[in-house]
Amino acid sequence: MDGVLIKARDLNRSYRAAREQISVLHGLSLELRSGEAVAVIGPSGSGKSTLLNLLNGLLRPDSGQLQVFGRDQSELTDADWAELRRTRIATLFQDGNLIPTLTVARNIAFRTGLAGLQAHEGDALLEQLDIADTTHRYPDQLSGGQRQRAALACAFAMQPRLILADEPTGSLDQATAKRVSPLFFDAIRERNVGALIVTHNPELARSCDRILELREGALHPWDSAASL
Ligand SMILES: Nc1ncnc2c1ncn2[C@@H]1O[C@H](COP(=O)(O)OP(=O)(O)OP(=O)(O)O)[C@@H](O)[C@H]1O
Repeated sequence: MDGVLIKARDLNRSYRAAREQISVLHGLSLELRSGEAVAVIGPSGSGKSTLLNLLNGLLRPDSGQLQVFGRDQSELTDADWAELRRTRIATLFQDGNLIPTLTVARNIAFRTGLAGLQAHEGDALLEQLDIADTTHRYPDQLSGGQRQRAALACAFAMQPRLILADEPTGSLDQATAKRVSPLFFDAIRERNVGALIVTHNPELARSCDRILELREGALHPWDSAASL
């Protein structure tokens, strides 16, 4: 598989609304490797969430080729995709996707258990993320920023091979985002995880190996000389 986690060629995806067909992605190509963090920027409505959901199997492309972990999406059943989301692909949505009826500690245990892991190695990460003293609390007893950091800890606890993140620092103030970003990238690089990160945060985007802009339905290399 030579470290290629995602290979997409000429992907197309549209939505059917009442009487119209909305073409969102057309001719989109992407390659993402292990240990690589790629930022995706693009205006509201350009299709960033649609792209993330194609890559985690919650949506299917209309046409084009998509391989994840060397397997062609056309051969993956819904059960195969569910298994990938349980064990290999962590998606971090803006709202944190924690289970509201479980404490932070139980959320983490649940994710590790789902992934079939015995013990989690998340304690150090919880310390580093400065939320070790919140693990007995429920998500609605946390601030937005704490919730987002807990969701990060959960995502890493399942030891994914691929992280798909939608604004992972969106709820953090500037100082906390500055402190959390390096932890995020250290964890990605130490564990050889591939990450696709949708973000409007210029600092986070610049910390990635590459920046791609989603424009007119496809991904384009961002001109590094241009300001974000
Ligand atoms: N289920 C749906 N039915 C019809 N149109 C949809 C649906 N989901 C998304 N769209 C449309 O597809 C386009 C892309 O939406 P998407 O959510 O992928 O964009 P985005 O770049 O993630 O936006 P934002 O930055 O605002 O979250 C938008 O025009 C949106 O209105």
